[in-house]
Amino acid sequence: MQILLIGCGKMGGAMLRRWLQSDIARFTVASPNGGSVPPGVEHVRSPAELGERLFDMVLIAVKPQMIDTALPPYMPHLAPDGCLVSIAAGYSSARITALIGESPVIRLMPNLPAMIGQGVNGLFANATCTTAHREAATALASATGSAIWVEDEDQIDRITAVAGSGSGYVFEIARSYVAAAEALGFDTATARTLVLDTMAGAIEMARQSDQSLETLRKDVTSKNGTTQAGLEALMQDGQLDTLLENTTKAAYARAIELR
Ligand SMILES: NC(=O)C1=CN([C@@H]2O[C@H](COP(=O)(O)OP(=O)(O)OC[C@H]3O[C@@H](n4cnc5c(N)ncnc54)[C@H](OP(=O)(O)O)[C@@H]3O)[C@@H](O)[C@H]2O)C=CC1
Ligand SMILES: O=C(O)[C@@H]1CCC=N1
Repeated sequence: MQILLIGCGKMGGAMLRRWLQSDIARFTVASPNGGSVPPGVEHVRSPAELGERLFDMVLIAVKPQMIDTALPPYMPHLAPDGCLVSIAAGYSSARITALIGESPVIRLMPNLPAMIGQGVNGLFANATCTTAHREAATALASATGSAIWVEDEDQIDRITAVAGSGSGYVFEIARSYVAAAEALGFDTATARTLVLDTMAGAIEMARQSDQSLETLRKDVTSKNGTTQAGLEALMQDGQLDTLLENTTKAAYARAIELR
């Protein structure tokens, strides 16, 4: 399979690096500067450099605000039986077909841990997509992590709010937690190790467990012990629940604005 990747920044580049570890497809990157195109990958700066070449898939990985200008010039290079895949937040499949004409469109919402094969991918295909298009997209997504197909496109914007943006929330929560460890007197490197190893261990334990998260939390919490004291501060007045609910709702609202 030949794939034209338009845009190779933080997200497109992370996925490409993962894909290059297998023989999943051959890639050509199209972008104006090409600063982060991995060595050995063909790079073009304009459609003219592609001549008459056709690709089985065109994968658009630019900011949603750039799609209107970046995508149409490359569409003549999509093979007649190929499909367009977009990883952009919000920008709907209907808006894409309004821009490029009726064609098979898949929205794939990844997240940054795709870089290490631990991404989460939401997938939606419009009615024009074939089984072969869906299978190709599943293979690409699965090479970077998990793949969850949805039949209602709105679910992609909800997945964006939870998982697509979610690694950003996790990094910020970890940053704040590290700062709290530093405030208890640890140097930055030790605080980072303590926090990230604690988070990774707890999350991996939860993944391997069939217990509820609440049960696991209770397993750590001795009556009148240290965890209870800490959790009373963390959970006071339901502020943590409110904060995280507001966080995901704000991201979902922004995805709707970007449709
Ligand atoms: N970052 C993330 O965690 C996630 C991002 N996404 C989505 O991925 C998309 C890309 O985001 P991200 O990687 O963070 O953004 P970046 O800014 O890191 O990358 C954008 C890329 O677009 C390229 N580009 C800009 N203009 C054009 C153009 N006219 N033609 C071709 N390429 C162009 C840039 O090329 P050059 O480098 O040559 O200037 C760059 O490679 C967005 O739509 C976002 O919603 C989805 C999930 C997670
Ligand atoms: O912040 C954004 O809009 C993109 C989409 C999900 C993660 N980054």
